[in-house]
Amino acid sequence: MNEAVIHLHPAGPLLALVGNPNCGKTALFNRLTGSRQKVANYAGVTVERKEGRVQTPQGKSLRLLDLPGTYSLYPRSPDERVTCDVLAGRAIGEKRPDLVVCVLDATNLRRNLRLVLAVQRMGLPCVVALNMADLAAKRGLHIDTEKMSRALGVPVVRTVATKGEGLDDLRALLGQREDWPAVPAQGEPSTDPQDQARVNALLHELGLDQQTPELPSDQLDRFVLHPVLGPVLLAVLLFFLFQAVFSWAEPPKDLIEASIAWLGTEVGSLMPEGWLRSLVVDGLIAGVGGVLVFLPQILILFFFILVLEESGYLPRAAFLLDRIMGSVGLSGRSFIPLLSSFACAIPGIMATRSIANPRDRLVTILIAPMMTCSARLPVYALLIGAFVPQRQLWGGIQLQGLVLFALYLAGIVGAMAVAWVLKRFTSGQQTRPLMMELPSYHWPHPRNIAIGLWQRAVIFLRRVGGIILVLTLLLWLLASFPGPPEGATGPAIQYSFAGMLGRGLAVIFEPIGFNWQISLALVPGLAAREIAISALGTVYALAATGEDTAQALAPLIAQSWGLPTAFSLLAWFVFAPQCVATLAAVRRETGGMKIPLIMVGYLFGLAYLASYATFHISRWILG
Ligand SMILES: Nc1nc2c(ncn2[C@@H]2O[C@H](COP(=O)(O)OP(=O)(O)OP(=O)(O)O)[C@@H](O)[C@H]2O)c(=O)[nH]1
Ligand SMILES: [Mg+2]
Repeated sequence: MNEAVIHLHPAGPLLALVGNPNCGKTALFNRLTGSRQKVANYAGVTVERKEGRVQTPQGKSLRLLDLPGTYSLYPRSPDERVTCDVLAGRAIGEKRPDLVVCVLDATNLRRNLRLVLAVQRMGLPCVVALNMADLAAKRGLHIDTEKMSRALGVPVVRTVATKGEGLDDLRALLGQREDWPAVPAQGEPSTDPQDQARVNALLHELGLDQQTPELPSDQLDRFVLHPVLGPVLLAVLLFFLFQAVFSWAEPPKDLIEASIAWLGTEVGSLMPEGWLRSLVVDGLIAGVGGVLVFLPQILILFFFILVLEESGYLPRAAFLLDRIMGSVGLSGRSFIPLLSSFACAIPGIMATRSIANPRDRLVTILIAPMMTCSARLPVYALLIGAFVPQRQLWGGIQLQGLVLFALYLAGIVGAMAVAWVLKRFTSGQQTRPLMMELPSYHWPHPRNIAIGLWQRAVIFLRRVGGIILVLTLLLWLLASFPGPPEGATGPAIQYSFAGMLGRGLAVIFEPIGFNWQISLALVPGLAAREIAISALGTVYALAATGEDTAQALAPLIAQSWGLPTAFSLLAWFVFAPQCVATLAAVRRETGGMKIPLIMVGYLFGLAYLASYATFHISRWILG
């Protein structure tokens, strides 16, 4: 079919999904539009509006918006404001929605229904998707959708977003514009108590106003949220996670390592001696291959994060840590953004939009980069693999996993300390007690976990094949030219641009124990932390003479660095703001250069201090 007209402004009706946090809007959106937006079992996952298209059985294609969840239409945090602005028609470049799809969590109608009334009061026509119908049925709640539809004066469709139930009915309803309810008259502005009274009357009419029985989730929570057992469980879970990152990854890691080494030797023997061989073997295979080795460890880490996210455990962890966070002046609200930062600081910084208090939000943004993002994992894993012996401690605990755990902990403790200091120097209202909802537990869907892991693998491989590849090749270029002068004795890299740059930087980094190779690797590492590894791989491959070029990086650095240098570099990576993309995100979120500059300054300062102390203390201890 040929498109004769190009629409600059998307025509046709605009639909918006609106509902309380965690009621399944994004799950529904993904099903309806075929998108893959993030779904997780806690409130505040979606913080931006996302757009997609729904195909209706009538053959129409409608625009659909997924919005952040909100409890009311009086916004309290930046993410809720997004939703309110869209509904009021205040969003820039967007018309007011023609139809609101109110998504309700059928297990909590008392709270969810209020939003339907609020939407109607804004004069927006709406239809209701009664989602989580499976959970409601499991709890013995029988909801008469006909009756509910009559009482509300709008169509009601029963849905189970995770299984796709009821979606055909919903699609059919959306495609039938004649069936959309008329724009409700904007009556007297009613008050919240009035709305609540109406909701209560409605629930009574539907026979749903009796007490709900205690749920399995509540029983489990008596253990999970127990003041003593709860934190113990959390510690055990995290501990197990870091152990697994090392012990489970061993076989696939060895396999990838061996394949890369084999490839290096094969390709090296096939190609004639010369710059092209050096580019492929020293630049491409030694550099980029060195990063690829860490894919299994990244996937194991994300496997755990995804399972925790889907199960509904995360907000409980936030609840448990609320007291600790409170003592440094942060609310439990900061927990989810900080936790997301373990994947990458950028989504973490975006997730701070769900924090209502501006001061808390700023402090959370400032400390988010100290949470150990997944780009640091390869660096840690390389250094631990090279320097920490594979020893079993008591109870089968692996020393390597323990060190990794300590590094993650160092970032967290550092972040809490900074938050505490910032609290003393900034004024702000008292942090309010955490009002966070605890969703019911779900079994994680294997399919969702698989999709999540796949997405992570793609992100990592894109980085490896994109920015890491490009910068590694650039470094190879700088490290290979200009060639050595006549009669030179040392490896060629010493006379190259990179060699000069590295030696210049080494002046700054010598006091913290870095040699010129490390100093040089830190420069491209600013673009993405893992590049430090590929850069070291390339630099060492080029600096090596003769036979040992195809050697793996870990034993090479184990031979040439002292333990204090390795520890110092680890400390550097805990704190240093080695990521330009994060700074760009901070600039976007805070609307200026001031905060990113403060962040770079204090993090570099902290990194230098930490490395300096680590280097000298460990040198002193090790004699
Ligand atoms: N059992 C069941 N689970 C569901 C259903 N719909 C969504 N879920 C799960 O509920 C959780 C929340 O889903 P999301 O789609 O992220 O919720 P949301 O409304 O977009 O949440 P926010 O973006 O935080 O406002 C996820 O764990 C989903 O897998 C459903 O109909 N039945
Ligand atoms: Mg969502």
